[in-house]
Amino acid sequence: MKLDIVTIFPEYFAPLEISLLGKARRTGLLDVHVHDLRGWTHDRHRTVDDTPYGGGPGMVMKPEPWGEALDALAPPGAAPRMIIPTPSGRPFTQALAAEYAAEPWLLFACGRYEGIDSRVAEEARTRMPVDEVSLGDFVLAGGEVAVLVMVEAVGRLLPGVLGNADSVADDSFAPGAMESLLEGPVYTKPPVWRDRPVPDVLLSGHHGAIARWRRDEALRRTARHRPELLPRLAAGALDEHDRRV
Ligand SMILES: CN1CCCC[C@@H]1Cn1ccc2ccc(-c3n[nH]c(N)c3C#N)cc21
Repeated sequence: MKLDIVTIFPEYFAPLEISLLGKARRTGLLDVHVHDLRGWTHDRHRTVDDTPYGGGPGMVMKPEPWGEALDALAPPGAAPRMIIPTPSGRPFTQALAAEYAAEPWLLFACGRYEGIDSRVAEEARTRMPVDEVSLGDFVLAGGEVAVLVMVEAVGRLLPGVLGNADSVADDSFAPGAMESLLEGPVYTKPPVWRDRPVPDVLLSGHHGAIARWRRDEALRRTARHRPELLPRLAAGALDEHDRRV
């Protein structure tokens, strides 16, 4: 997979050199290119922003540098899927991460200030798919951190990036029987720590009992932290066992 990232803060993406994604880059699974938007400015101050039409606070990112960047990175005949992080976007979910992981080429546009002139996305849509995506109902200062999150969520789904393929299948929100459940608690050695024992069932070696316990704990945690993920719980559609959790 090829990833282009356009930003005025390229140094934000130094973390992509380390850990799993760093290894994916070194082994060729990920081909990541970070571009400084100011490379497509032509004035002495390398200006990327200006005051908003119609007034209001802050500054807006000028369309010209973005237009030239997209012309250079995605010339006619070559079309990445463009992803623009914005608080007003569609929610970024595990399902969307999986969709992106199947794409051969993604181009992330990191906005700053009050955002990117809206004509940039409008013009880009004439030649490539453009998604405006939000990480959640909170406000960041720019798109860079959102892109780091998305690149990690997508990169870890690529075959060969994670050592243990099973850990993707067990993810919260991954398709399958536990799809809408949160992960339950996890434990490792020692068996007792500060007088706190690991639950006996996990030491029992009874795989069926362990699987049932894990589902019960996932149901309990989901009902506590994200009841909206369990509409069936409210509708009473869960079976007798699940209800006893
Ligand atoms: C604060 N400032 C004025 C109000 C509008 C946003 C702006 C800051 N800002 C500029 C570019 C940009 C991109 C993403 C996000 C963002 N915030 N929260 C999310 N879930 C985000 C995503 N994904 C914020 C951004």
